[in-house]
Amino acid sequence: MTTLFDPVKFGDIELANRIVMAPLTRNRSPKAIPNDLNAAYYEQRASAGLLITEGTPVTQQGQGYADVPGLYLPEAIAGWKKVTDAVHKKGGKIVTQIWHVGRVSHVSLQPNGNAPVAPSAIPAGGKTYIIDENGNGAFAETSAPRALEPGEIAGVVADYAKGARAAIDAGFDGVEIHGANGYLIDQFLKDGANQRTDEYGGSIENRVRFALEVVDAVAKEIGAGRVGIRLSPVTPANNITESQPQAVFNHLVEQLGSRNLSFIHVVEGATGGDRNFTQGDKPFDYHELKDIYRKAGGTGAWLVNNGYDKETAEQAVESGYADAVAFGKLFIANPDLVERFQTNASLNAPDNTTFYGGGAKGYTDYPALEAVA
Ligand SMILES: C=C(C(=O)O)c1ccccc1
Repeated sequence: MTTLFDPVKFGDIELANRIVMAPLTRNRSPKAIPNDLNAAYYEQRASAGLLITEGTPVTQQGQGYADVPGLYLPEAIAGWKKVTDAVHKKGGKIVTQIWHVGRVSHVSLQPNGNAPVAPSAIPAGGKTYIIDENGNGAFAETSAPRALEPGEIAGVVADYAKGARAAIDAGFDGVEIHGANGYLIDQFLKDGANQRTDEYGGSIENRVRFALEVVDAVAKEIGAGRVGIRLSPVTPANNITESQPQAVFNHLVEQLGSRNLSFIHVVEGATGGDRNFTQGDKPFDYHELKDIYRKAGGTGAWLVNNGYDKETAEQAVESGYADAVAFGKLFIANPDLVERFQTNASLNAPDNTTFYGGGAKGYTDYPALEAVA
């Protein structure tokens, strides 16, 4: 019987166990450059089967929050090298989540103070995190986006491929394409944000086109066996909505089935919230989604996330439904989560007042077991 502690292959990436660190934005990379503190944070968690870094914008246009690390400055690549070297020295495996926020941004973060871009000129609403004129972190309403011109889309697709190449140059074992949580790819997928009338909008086939073009460009650049994608069929994150999520995502994974990807990462329910949250006219069937992917020839690992604990994660893997499980908050507070699961040790509780921004407090100061012994 397969357990969480058995090795598993994510395409070309071999994991020592099936306990994955989920991507977690922490806003601790001023000027979008990864730093020594970031390296220490990921190194502490290197015993995970796989680390997926926080979202990493592929361009400044794709940046939506202050102090998140990017992949578009030479200094950032050097900074990420510190991270990947530190993790690899501990025998860990790490991929970065390549990201374009689309409409979830603010003009102060955009090149030349431009409007953010999106499939359609429909504001996200909600707030983002910026550095104000006094140099202080502050929350601000997201800025109204403009619709991408048809002639611009190929360039944005190419930006993801360039970001993936930069990730490999920085020493990552691969990338996760951020296709979830109401960001650009999710905005194209879902009818609440995509009301285009060209080949990227309207029908489900048209609305998945951008996601597939990004997947194909990234896979061509670095090899499909090093490419995963994160999806969140029914999340309400960033006010994203879809009237027929099952139909959209069944079609998407059916198309992904022939692309030999490393892994498919699925957020079940509302990201960081209610696992039973759903959109559309019926509860979302995640087992159906996986079955369609496999029937379409999909061999990528099936990675599940959102609200799992050790017991439910063990059930998901032992049943054969999931190949691995991603943990967010538990990895924030427990750098040695794998050992704690293996030894049934108690778990540190995460402090949500230090999730975003700041320094070592609530970031690299959570104690490991040996520190407590
Ligand atoms: C990258 C994020 C996501 O995927 O939701 C994110 C961004 C800001 C805060 C929390 C999470």
